Amino acid sequence: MPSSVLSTPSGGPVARKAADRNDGSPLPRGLGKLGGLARRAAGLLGLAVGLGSFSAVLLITQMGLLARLVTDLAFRHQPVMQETRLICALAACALLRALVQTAADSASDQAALKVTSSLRLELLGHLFRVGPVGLAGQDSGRMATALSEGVEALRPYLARYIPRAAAMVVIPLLILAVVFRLDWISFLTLAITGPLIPFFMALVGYGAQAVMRKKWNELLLLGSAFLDMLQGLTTLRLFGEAQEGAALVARLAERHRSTTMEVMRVAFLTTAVLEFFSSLSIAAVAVFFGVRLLKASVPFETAFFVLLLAPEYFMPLRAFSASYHARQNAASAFTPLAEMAQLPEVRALEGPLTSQTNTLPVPGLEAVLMHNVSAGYAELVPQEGTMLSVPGPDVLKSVTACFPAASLTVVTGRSGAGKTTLFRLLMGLMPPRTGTMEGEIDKGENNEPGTVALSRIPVAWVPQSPYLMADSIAANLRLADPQASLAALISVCAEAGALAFIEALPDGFDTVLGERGAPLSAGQIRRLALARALLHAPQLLLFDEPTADLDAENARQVCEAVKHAAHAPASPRIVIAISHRDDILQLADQVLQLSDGHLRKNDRVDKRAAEGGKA
Ligand SMILES: Nc1ncnc2c1ncn2[C@@H]1O[C@H](COP(=O)(O)OP(=O)(O)OP(=O)(O)O)[C@@H](O)[C@H]1O
Repeated sequence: MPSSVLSTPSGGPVARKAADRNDGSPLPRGLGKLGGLARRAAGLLGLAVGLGSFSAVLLITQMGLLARLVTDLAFRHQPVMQETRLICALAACALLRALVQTAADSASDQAALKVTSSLRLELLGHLFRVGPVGLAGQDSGRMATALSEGVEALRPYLARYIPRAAAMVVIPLLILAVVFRLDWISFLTLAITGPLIPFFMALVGYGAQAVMRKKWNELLLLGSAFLDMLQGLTTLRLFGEAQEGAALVARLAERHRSTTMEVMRVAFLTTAVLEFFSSLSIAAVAVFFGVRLLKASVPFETAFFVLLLAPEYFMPLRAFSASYHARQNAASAFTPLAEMAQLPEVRALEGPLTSQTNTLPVPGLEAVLMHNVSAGYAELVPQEGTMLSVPGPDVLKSVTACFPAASLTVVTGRSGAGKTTLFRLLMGLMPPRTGTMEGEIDKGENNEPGTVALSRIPVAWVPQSPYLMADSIAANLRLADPQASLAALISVCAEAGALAFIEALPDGFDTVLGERGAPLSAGQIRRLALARALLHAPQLLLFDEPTADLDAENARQVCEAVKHAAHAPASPRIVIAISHRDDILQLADQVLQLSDGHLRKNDRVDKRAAEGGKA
């Protein structure tokens, strides 16, 4: 069974926010196309484009005023004092344009922030609904890189590329309209050379997309290999493969570096193409004017105004080109995010899923009953070029069982028999395909026994390798109940047999643990995990191989804690443990054997346990 957190509310603040925000409503089927993201902040992006267009009008006015001022001063020999109004208008125009442009940039930045943060929350919420069962086969390193760097890569696309793509159309058209009224030769020069730039850029950009995709794939591979190496460091060291692991990460990093350089080369090439054509075009406009000015066939003010506008005509194209690689980067980063959004939710595939969020005890709970329960997993099968998710074979077949309160049930079975699947059903992490699971309650002397939904029963799980955060012992315990007092912590630790070793530590409950619970021993970690589970006040308590890998003394203490958890007079619980070890089997009130998908009473083991002197 994979290690995991308890089925108590946990995860970081962002994860919790994602879970809260997502009240079960699924993402719109997939994420759609990259361009569709802009619709999520259409208002702000529309404002940015509107302000950008207004800024273009101001720019043209500013250039017109400048041309008039220079002509007045240089050719009409007007005194500067007479030009005060023109100078003030010019300054006001420049100032207003700066303000408008800043507001446009700020609106597009906010739009990008809004889209990326909502997208990240939605994807996290979606992963919550896919759940541990659906995520079991996923590459966590790849997902972490996609969610962090991938989402971040969308920001320049939204904040810069989209407004600049709009500006690339609006500003040149406005300038062309003005130039058309002033000088048709310049109009033709600009109108012919302008479209050449996007055309050549598209040619260069076609190859760039492939390089960009390669860069992203390499980054995802690097993130995944790095996380794998960190997680498997002990194994790698034991097999003397740590150096090889480090060398692999170094090789992947080098490959990523060289592809990034390739991307840079393409970016420089794009800029060079742009600069070449825009310079050529501006030079052509200047030469045509020069010739006509010599012949005095065109007024200076007109020539100067058009010459001032010519570089501005190409400026949006330049800005667009600079942000074009942001679009390609975003397109590549978007692919793994879209794949993540397509991960099927367990609920969507298999039917309604119970949610284990209840912490209030169910009065009079007598047992948990399973009746004709079948369960299995989805399988991916190739169909028409895509992978289709279909229900796989049943892992559990018509399982009927009773798990009574104030007793310990031990489930045995060979590896792959479906023991973890049984626990996942009991924890509400996956729904049964058929059958019912419910709690049986005693309604008092005069009433018939009633039933209660399984989701109403507070449940906790102590996995084989419990997850502990790099934080204090108290903080780790309070994962199960953030409001728990110190007295409550002491009480559950005493019940779990963890109090003695915690109090022996110099900082007691404030002792800060390292990742995976260092410096505690495996037995101490398991007792701490049991204490945390007890703090959740569970009526259904699940143990996965509680004494596996423990020495005799630690195993004895854990057995004591398991026995106490089942038979504590104050709070009798339904305790179920997966185990093959004699120490736990001897404590069992009933032993169930799982084989071929069926759960049967194992009287042979029961008898042996009884002979072994069940406590
Ligand atoms: N997330 C999953 N997706 C698809 N199949 C799964 C998944 N988890 C388990 N299975 C399959 O279900 C079957 C039962 O697995 P399960 O983990 O429940 O067995 P188990 O008895 O707990 O094994 P072990 O003792 O080795 O942990 C196996 O064939 C396994 O391959």
